[in-house]
Amino acid sequence: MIPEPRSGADDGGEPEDGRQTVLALREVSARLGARPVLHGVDVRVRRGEVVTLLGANGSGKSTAVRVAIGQVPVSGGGVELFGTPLRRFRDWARVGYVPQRTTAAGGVPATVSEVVASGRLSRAKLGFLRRADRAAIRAALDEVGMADRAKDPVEALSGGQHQRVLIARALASEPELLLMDEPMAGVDLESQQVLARTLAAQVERGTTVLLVLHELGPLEPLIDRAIVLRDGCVRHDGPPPRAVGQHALPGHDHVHPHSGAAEAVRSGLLG
Ligand SMILES: Nc1ncnc2c1ncn2[C@@H]1O[C@H](COP(=O)(O)OP(=O)(O)OP(=O)(O)O)[C@@H](O)[C@H]1O
Repeated sequence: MIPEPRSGADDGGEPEDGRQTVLALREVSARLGARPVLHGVDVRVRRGEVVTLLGANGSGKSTAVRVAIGQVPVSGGGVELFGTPLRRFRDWARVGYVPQRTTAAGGVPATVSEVVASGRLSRAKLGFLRRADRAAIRAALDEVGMADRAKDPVEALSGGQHQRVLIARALASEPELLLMDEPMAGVDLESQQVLARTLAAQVERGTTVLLVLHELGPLEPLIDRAIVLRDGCVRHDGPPPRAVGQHALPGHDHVHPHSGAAEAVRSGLLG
C-alpha cells in the first residue's frame, strides 16, 4: 500500500504547532518546454524543519526546487515564501540556494572569496561590502573549511571543494531558508563530512532546509521529513525512509513497521 500524502495541517493559516510555513508549493504544476513535469505538487516546509525531496531520476525534484525560487514558472497552483506569494517576494537574502553541481568551476575566472562574496550582495547596502558583510563571508568560508583557500581560483578546486564554495556562497547571506539540490552528489568523503557538519550547524542555528537527495546517507540524522516524488507527483510525505540508509545492504529485506516511508522504499518509489 502506498502511504497517502500527509494532509497539510497548515493550509490557509497557522500550522498546528504554530510554526510559520516558510515555503509552500500549493498544488503546483510546471512544465519544462512542452513537457509537463510537476502535477499538483504540495510541499510545505515549516520554520526550523529539515525536509528532503527524494525520488528516482527525472521524478521532478530539481524542478520543484527551481519552482520554489521562480527559476521555473508554474503552470498551475502557487508558491509562497515566508507567507508572501512568489511574484511579490523580494527578500532574497533570506533564501540560500545551492544548485545541482554540473562541472567544477566551469571556467569561472574568480577566486573562492569572490564567489562567496557574490552570495552576500543581496545584503550589501548599495552594493558595498561593509565590515559585517566581510565577516559573514569569512564565517561562511570557515564553516565549510575553505578559509585557507580564499584567494585561490575556483578552477583549481576539486569537485568536493567546489561544492563547499557553492554552499558557502549560499550561507554568506545568512539565509533563513536553505535550498540545496543534491549537495552530496559527486562529492568526496572528506567534503561530504564537512557538508554534513555544516548542515548540522545550520540546523542547530534554526535554519530551515529543503534539500534534494538521492539517498539520506550521512545526513540521515538531520532529516525530519521526506517527500517522495514519482513522475511529478507526491507519493509520500512523512517520516524519512530510514531503511535506505541503514539497510540498503544486499540480503536485507526487512521493512520497519514504524516508518510509512519504508513502504515507499519497498514499493520502489525511490528506485
Ligand atoms: N529543459 C527541459 N526540457 C524538457 N524536459 C526537461 C528539461 N530539463 C529536464 N527535463 C525533464 O524533466 C523531468 C524532471 O527533471 P528534474 O531535473 O526535475 O528531475 P529530478 O528528479 O531532479 O532528476 P535527477 O535526479 O536526475 O536530477 C525529467 O524527465 C527531465 O528529463
